[in-house]
Amino acid sequence: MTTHISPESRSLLFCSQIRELESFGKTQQTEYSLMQKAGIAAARLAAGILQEKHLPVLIIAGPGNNGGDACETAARLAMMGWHCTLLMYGEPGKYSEDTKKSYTFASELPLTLQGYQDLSDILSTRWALIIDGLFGIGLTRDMDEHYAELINGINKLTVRSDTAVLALDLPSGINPDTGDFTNTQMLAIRADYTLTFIANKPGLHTAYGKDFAGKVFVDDLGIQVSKIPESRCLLIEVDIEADMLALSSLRRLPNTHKGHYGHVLIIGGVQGMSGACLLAGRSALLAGAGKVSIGFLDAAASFDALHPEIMCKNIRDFTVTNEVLVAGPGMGTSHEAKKILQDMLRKNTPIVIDADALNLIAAEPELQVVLRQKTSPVILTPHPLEAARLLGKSITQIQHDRLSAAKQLATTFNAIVILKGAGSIVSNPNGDILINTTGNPGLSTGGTGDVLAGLCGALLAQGMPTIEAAKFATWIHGKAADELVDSGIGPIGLCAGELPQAIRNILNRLVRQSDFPSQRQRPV
Ligand SMILES: NC(=O)C1=CN([C@@H]2O[C@H](COP(=O)(O)OP(=O)(O)OC[C@H]3O[C@@H](n4cnc5c(N)ncnc54)[C@H](OP(=O)(O)O)[C@@H]3O)[C@@H](O)[C@H]2O)[C@@H](O)CC1
Ligand SMILES: Nc1ncnc2c1ncn2[C@@H]1O[C@H](COP(=O)(O)OP(=O)(O)O)[C@@H](O)[C@H]1O
Ligand SMILES: [K+]
Repeated sequence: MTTHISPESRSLLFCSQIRELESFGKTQQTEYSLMQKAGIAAARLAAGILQEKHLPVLIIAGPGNNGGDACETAARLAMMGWHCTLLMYGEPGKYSEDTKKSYTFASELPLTLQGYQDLSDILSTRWALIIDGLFGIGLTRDMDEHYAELINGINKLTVRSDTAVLALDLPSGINPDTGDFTNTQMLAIRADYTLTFIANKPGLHTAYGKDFAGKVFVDDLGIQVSKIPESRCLLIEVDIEADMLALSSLRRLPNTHKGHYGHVLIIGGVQGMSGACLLAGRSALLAGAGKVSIGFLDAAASFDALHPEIMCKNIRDFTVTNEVLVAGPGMGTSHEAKKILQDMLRKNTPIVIDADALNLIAAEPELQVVLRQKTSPVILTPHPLEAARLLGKSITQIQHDRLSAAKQLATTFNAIVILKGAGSIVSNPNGDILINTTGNPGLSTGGTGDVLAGLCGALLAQGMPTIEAAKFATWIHGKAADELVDSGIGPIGLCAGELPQAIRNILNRLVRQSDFPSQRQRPV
């Protein structure tokens, strides 16, 4: 589901930073405690989701302060006239002071209190809304069978009914920093909405977190903005005003020619894999590159029947000068491929490295040395398996902490990295992180990565700075898939070859919307 975020909540904070803010917030004297503010905000959102009154709402309260948020939410909803059942999984005797207060407040109001012994009744009731206040950022270890039974029961109940689920702070079981499960049991409550407190969190936007959080809302609980630590982790949203400078590289002045928009050379396409190069080439062409060539490793297609504009040759017949290279689509991992890649890495031109070129680099320390020494722009576009090979890890290790993996790749290879997959991560070698907000599972089909690589090449060729090219390419690629799905093309059956036209529409719209002076001068 799409994430709805305000510009301020693009900043993503890690758990340690949230804890600092929480401690600071507690020292601020305000009419309401943080927990009360969380409960008020959650009750308002719940009422907005439900709209009709008098529907049964289940609120689950866990043993910690997330449970306190739940008690406070239940109390506020009960005061507003909702039929609330508060399912208690914590022991009030062990509660924090704030949670005790919220629990006492709730227990004095007309709502039904139940415990884990009532689970079978709970699971046979039809709820309009379930509010998950089981665990928040304090869950760090595996759960015992009571919790497992509850989470599995709730997920089974909601998957086959129209019950909505609102998670407080986090879907219980999801790691706020990484988006992986907090537990080896892979247990988490699947939510349709998450109201997260104090600040937005990376784990809600990538990996399993993206599946389990649903639509994300952020409430800062009124903690003074000046105290919010500067975040080195942001969500990618394209904002015409803020991105004006980067988008200005796409501007087309009247007195220009194709040479101003760069030449992209795609390198790959061994026998049986030439489609990958065609997809990358078509993507580069429709994304605005002045010229596009494909250098095939095996016998070259004489031309691309769909886009005869693309020049097709054998790679050995090319003299590379100042082209932007996109190496890897359908390249294979032969000795010949390695030699060509080594040659290309030595050129002082920008390069996008994808697919088999990444696999070759993973397998050949010599290529790694050449890559690290490059001074011209480099974008690496690994999917999790390619990232795993590059770092000598397993896919599970990569997906366990996608942000750290992207950062490690960027520092190790001194390159901009796009770690692909749901919630793609873009990192630079300084460890700054961007998480993409666009894209959908319609992209889980062969060839979409080739289209991304071609798009990166085209943006570099048009003069966009490397990090901006990686950011815009990732966002636009996902946005193109989202727009295709909105128009009924996908998610089922969306084809990689359909993306370039949607990408072209978006690029032209962005350029129009940013209303550059050169365009204002033109007669309409
Ligand atoms: N403080 C405030 O003012 C504010 C706090 N806020 C809210 O508080 C949340 C953080 O609260 P939290 O630190 O209490 O953590 P939480 O996620 O509720 O869980 C920890 C509890 O679970 C227990 N536990 C852990 N693992 C377990 C397991 N496997 N199986 C069983 N038990 C397990 C653990 O027990 P222990 O490890 O101590 O034995 C502890 O009791 C945060 O996400 C936000 O929602 C906001 O309202 C802002 C204001
Ligand atoms: N479930 C998903 N949600 C969002 N994006 C996805 C999803 N599945 C795949 N993608 C995107 O699709 C592209 C797939 O690239 P890749 O795995 O290299 O495919 P191929 O090698 O077939 O071209 C990446 O940009 C990735 O981020
Ligand atoms: K929760």
